[in-house]
Amino acid sequence: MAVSGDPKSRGELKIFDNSDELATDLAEYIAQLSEFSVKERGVFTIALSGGPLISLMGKLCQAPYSKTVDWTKWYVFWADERAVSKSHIDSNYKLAKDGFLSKVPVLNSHIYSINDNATAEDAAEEYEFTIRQLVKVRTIDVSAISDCPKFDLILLCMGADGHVASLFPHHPALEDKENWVTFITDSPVPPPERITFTLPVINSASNVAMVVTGEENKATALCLALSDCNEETDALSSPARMVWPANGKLVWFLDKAVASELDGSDSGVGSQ
Ligand SMILES: O=C1O[C@H](COP(=O)(O)O)[C@@H](O)[C@H](O)[C@H]1O
Repeated sequence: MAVSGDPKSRGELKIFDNSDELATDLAEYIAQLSEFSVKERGVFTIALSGGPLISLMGKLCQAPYSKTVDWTKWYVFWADERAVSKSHIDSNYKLAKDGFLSKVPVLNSHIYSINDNATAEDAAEEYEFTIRQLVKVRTIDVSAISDCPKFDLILLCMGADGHVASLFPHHPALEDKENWVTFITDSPVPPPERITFTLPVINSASNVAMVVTGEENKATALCLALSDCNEETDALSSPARMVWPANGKLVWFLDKAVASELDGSDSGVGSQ
C-alpha cells in the first residue's frame, strides 16, 4: 500500500510499504513522463544520480517497459558525478551503465556522461558547455522564468546528511547561482572531488523525483527536508529542502522506514 499527499506543500509524498512497491510505481512514473515528453517535444531528457536510485529503476528494464518505452528518444545526463574513472566502483556512470543503461536500448550517442579524463573543474565547465549546446537546439527545453535548462525529469536521492546530487549542507556550491554545473574538491563524503548540477538547474526542471529509502538512517534528514525553516534550522543545513522546482512538479518516493519519523506517515494521507 502506498499513501500520498501534500502535507506541507513540499511536493507530493508517496510512501510505500517496501522497496519493491516503490520500484513498481517509480517505473510507471518514469514511463509515463517519458511518453508525455516524447508526445509533447519528441524527446525525453532525464538526469540520473547515484545512490540506491539505479537499482530502484530496475523494473524499467523488464516487460512491459522494455518494449513500450520509446528508448531511442531518451537523452541521458547525470545530476552529479564523482571525479573518478568510468570504470571505478565510485563512478555514478558505471553504476547506471551496469545496472540500467546496458539493459535498455538507449542510443549511445544520447548518453551524456561527464568527462573522466579532465580535472573536476574542467569537466564541470565542459559539461555545462555540452548542455548549453543542447539547449540552443532545444533538445533540452529551456525554463521560461530563467535561462536555465529545463530537464523533463531529474532523479535525485538524499544522503543521510540531507545532501542531494553533490550539494552538501553548508557548502558554498549550494549558493551558486551563476553556473549550471559546478565542481567541489572537498566533499565530506568520499570521493572528495565531484561535479554537480547547481540548484538553479535542479529547480528549473519540469519534474524532480526525490527517491529516498531507509536502508541507512535517513529518517531524521527527511523530516528536516520536509520541514519549514525556523531559527533552529538554517536554510543551508538541508540541501534536500532547497529542492523546489519553481515551475515544475516535485514527487517524493519514500519507503516506510525512511518515512517513520514523519507526522501522520501511517495515518494515511490520501490512500492510493
Ligand atoms: O554521493 C552521492 O550521494 C547521493 C545520495 O546517495 P546515498 O548513497 O547516500 O543514498 C546520490 O544521490 C549522489 O548521486 C551521489 O553522488
